[in-house]
Amino acid sequence: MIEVTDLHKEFNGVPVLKGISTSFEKGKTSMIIGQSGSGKTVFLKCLLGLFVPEKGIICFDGRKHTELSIKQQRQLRKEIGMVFQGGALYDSLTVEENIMFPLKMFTNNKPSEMLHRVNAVLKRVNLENVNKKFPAELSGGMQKRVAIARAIVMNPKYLFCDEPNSGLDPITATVIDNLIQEITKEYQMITIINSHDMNSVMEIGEKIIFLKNGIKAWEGTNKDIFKTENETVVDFVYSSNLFKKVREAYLNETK
Ligand SMILES: Nc1ncnc2c1ncn2[C@@H]1O[C@H](COP(=O)(O)OP(=O)(O)OP(=O)(O)O)[C@@H](O)[C@H]1O
Repeated sequence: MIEVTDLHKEFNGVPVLKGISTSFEKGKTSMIIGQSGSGKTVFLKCLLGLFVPEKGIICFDGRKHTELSIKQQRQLRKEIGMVFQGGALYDSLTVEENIMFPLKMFTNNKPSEMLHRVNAVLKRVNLENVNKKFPAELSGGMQKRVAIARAIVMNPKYLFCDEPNSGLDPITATVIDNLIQEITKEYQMITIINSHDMNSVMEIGEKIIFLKNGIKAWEGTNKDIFKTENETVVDFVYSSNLFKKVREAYLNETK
């Protein structure tokens, strides 16, 4: 479990995260939602160790981030897979080299072992025969799969994804969502996804955290979100007519 307690982060005296407390469970896809600028990326970067919070505790399966030695921090970093916004693949490296990158950096595995692992994760994300291709030769959805394959190549305990669906058509976005959820269950990872995509939230948001101006304004599941009367959540999530209608239909069905 990842437990976050009273997390505060500010930049040049301007508070961005204002005392967030929550927790994330193994085998579940949790989603952070909220308007642009609400603090989602900063929150994820605090968890990743890229930003140091001014106050608060982040505890990874009993390991408090404030109490870890440099060696333990490095170990923890190895246990986190990250899918960056836009994929963040290295354009000048092939698919195989991109996915092998963390293995070369963090392990002393033999090249044949590394290649075996690369092929295994490529197969898992349903990509084959693309080892020697460069990212620019792949579609957006394929690039996202490569980014996911790279994120899971070290067999992580924790998977963080920043807008994994950005730039994808709705069908490909759903395929990527389902892939992330399946892998989360299979590897029993703690998966946290920043998202703007309400389809994803409804589809795979086993836990949803709604941030507003750096405060946790609401927390619940994708079932709860249909029923909530919380005005800020309703205004944000149901700003589109389509989702309003879906919600009305759901509420009528469950009356
Ligand atoms: N390195 C930084 N230095 C100063 N301010 C920052 C830094 N990173 C983020 N911020 C500020 O923190 C606030 C929250 O930003 P953040 O990127 O977390 O928002 P977000 O919810 O992820 O938005 P989006 O949905 O647009 O990605 C913004 O006001 C942003 O300007």
